[in-house]
Amino acid sequence: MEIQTFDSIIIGSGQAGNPLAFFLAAKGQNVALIEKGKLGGTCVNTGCTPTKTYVASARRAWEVNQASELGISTEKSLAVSLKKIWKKKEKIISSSRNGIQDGIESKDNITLFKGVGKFTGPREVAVGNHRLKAEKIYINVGARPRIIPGFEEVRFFTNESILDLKEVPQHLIIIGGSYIGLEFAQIFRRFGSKVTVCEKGPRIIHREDDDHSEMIQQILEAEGIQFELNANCLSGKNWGDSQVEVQMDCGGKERRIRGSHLLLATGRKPNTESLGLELAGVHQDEHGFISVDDFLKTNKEGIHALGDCNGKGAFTHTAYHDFEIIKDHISGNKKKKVSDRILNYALYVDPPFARAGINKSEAFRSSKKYLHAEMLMKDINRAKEKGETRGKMEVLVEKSTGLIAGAMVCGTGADELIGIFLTAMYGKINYEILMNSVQTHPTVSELIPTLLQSLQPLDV
Ligand SMILES: Cc1cc2nc3c(=O)[nH]c(=O)nc-3n(C[C@H](O)[C@H](O)[C@H](O)COP(=O)(O)OP(=O)(O)OC[C@H]3O[C@@H](n4cnc5c(N)ncnc54)[C@H](O)[C@@H]3O)c2cc1C
Ligand SMILES: NC(=O)c1ccc[n+]([C@@H]2O[C@H](COP(=O)([O-])OP(=O)(O)OC[C@H]3O[C@@H](n4cnc5c(N)ncnc54)[C@H](O)[C@@H]3O)[C@@H](O)[C@H]2O)c1
Repeated sequence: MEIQTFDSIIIGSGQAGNPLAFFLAAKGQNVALIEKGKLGGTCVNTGCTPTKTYVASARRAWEVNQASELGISTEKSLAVSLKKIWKKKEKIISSSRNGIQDGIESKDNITLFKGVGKFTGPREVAVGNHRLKAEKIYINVGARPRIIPGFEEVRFFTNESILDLKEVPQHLIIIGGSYIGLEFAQIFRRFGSKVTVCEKGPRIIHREDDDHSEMIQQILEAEGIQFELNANCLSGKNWGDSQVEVQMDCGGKERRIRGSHLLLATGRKPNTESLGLELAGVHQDEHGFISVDDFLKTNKEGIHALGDCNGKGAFTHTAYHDFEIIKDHISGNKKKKVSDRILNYALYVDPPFARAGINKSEAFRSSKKYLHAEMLMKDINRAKEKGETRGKMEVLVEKSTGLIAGAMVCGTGADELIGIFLTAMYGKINYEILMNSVQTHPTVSELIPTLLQSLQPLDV
């Protein structure tokens, strides 16, 4: 088999791989892009875009249900067509995929190989019958759902397959009370399903502060979502043609619940086992994440790993930033690095929960001293006017420097509002600058200065 030589090989058309392919091609490189599934990876096909499209439909259903609170009544009862929602989602994601496909086709110097890429040596990758060689190889293989043992024989869905349902489940059982589980829980509850979330830990979203776990659980319970906590799900079995049963260990007591559909939202695994990394001599950690330095270099010269598969981030914005780091390096600036990133993300339940930097638990564990302030959404006029008074806004300031160390916002517009704190954090500005700013009325953000005026030492 003849070896085809490229300047660069990219394995995986994800959130880092695609922009990198276009950047390298624009620099005049001859690029091989390998993709085993759909162009665009998780975010476009089975992650952010489709879920947030569903979140929007679920929100509209909720608004219709709540309309009377704002003095609006509707004659007809609510009808949800998952078929139509699915079609809308397909339209949006296929347009993104087509954009990538068109971009690739318009470049003579990007060759797309459809299939599974596998290293055959430090500079060589096989895909189907092709053997490719390059001095630079970029791995952007992402992650996939982690399937817990005991569920091999039962009909289950993952974040990928559940997005193909055309009928709303009658009773959806979700294993995993974290980001994926909770977003789907609210989506399907608002579409009309009965929803039970089973979480083996004592609280949901265990990476967040206790009070945030509790607050979001209460918000979701108020919409009718049921929670089974301390529920270690051990196995599942099919119950006839239309039911599934989950067996749980709840603090030593066995419990079984039955539903019509089962979603496993039990974490993600990097797609690294079948990459042949051992043939390239590339090191991984004990969880299968590819080990990289601050500039995304693996232990092998010329091989970099970007996105979810390097374990340095698990978000689209972190994968894209990985691309920015490589771009910065190739362009000769060599300034951008992973450790410059400030942790930030949003959990897209409604109201959303967004976070930047450290939370209270981390502040307590730190040797530094922090100031803290919080304000409830029910005390903010704009939230009252909107009829969306659930949630709160919190901020942490490092006492010795006056720099904002963290912010957590749960409430209307939190996913956008967090950007104000994040910008102040990246700008390393003293909190007083933000405290003395005049924000637009009437907004939730206009209360950020007032929030900062109420800073107090964080009590242990
Ligand atoms: C349900 C869900 C919702 C999410 N929501 C959000 C959100 O709201 N905001 C956010 O920031 N993040 C969200 N994420 C996370 C986000 O989707 C990922 O962090 C992001 O897609 C990671 O991008 P990536 O480039 O690392 O990999 P991916 O986008 O996963 O792309 C990797 C690509 O590599 C391909 N591949 C794998 N192995 C091989 C191989 N051997 N050969 C060839 N190709 C291969 C895969 O098929 C895939 O196309 C969500 C994830 C899920 C599952
Ligand atoms: N809005 C966003 O940015 C967003 C949304 C969804 C997903 N994501 C990404 O996807 C990643 C994965 O999310 P996730 O929610 O699947 O994983 P996760 O690792 O955050 O949570 C998995 C949950 O499943 C529970 N669990 C595991 N085994 C169990 C068992 N046997 N019985 C009961 N519970 C069990 C765990 O205790 C944990 O709470 C996130 O880290 C995030 O990066 C991001």
